[in-house]
Amino acid sequence: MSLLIENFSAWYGQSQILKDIGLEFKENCISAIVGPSGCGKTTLLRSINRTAELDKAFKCSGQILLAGADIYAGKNAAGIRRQVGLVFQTPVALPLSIKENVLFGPRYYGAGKNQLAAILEKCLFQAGLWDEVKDKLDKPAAELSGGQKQRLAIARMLAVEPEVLLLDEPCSNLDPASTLLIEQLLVNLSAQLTIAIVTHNLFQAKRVAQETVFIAEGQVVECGATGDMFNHPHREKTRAFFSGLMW
Ligand SMILES: Nc1ncnc2c1ncn2[C@@H]1O[C@H](COP(=O)(O)OP(=O)(O)OP(=O)(O)O)[C@@H](O)[C@H]1O
Repeated sequence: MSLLIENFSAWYGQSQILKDIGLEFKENCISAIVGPSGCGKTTLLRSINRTAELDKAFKCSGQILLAGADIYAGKNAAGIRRQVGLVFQTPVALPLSIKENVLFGPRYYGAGKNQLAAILEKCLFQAGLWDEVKDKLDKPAAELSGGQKQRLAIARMLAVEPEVLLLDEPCSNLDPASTLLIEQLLVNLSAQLTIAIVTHNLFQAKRVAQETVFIAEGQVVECGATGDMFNHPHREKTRAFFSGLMW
């Protein structure tokens, strides 16, 4: 399901954070979002899954269209959060067993008891974690490593069958081996999902993303195919950012 952002602006109180954003995250594609610290990347992700509005000072204008329907048109923010999963920088494991972390969402949304075992295995398998945890499903998730917890967080998202997966610097606290596992996982998942990943690691953007968007000071400076962006950036600001000369 593709995601189209049109003339989207966002504010926290009087501060405008996002300015007239226009972007498309294509179906079955990984899009990388890069840009200097504080440029609004996280605010953009949180706007797309309607968690930004949990802060009462947040307001926005413009449109974010998921399969053609404006996600802000209806009141159903909870439904949007289910359709658009968000994985955070710091792996978050609920204070529950590995199994109950994955089944938390399906139980909440009323999955039948006879479906739970299949959901558990499928999602842990898709998240590349099944072989590592299948013999300790009832152990506390807190006992997993950081990389395993991040894959568990992805399994938890997958368990509610999202259309879009957003990831906010998901590997910034992980070692290179865990990072590569997550990257491979995202490439596999992109066959069934629309994925956008915020990363400060430009090599990561090159490795996983077909499309890259460069944001600075709340505005899209440039976006396009990742190879073109890195090899032939059109804008001076983009060149400066990629060469490390600016910010
Ligand atoms: N809840 C909030 N209330 C007020 N201002 C906020 C809030 N969240 C973020 N901001 C401000 O919005 C701006 C953009 O922050 P955001 O976290 O979106 O940037 P970012 O590009 O993700 O940064 P980083 O790369 O450092 O994570 C910053 O100036 C930040 O201080």
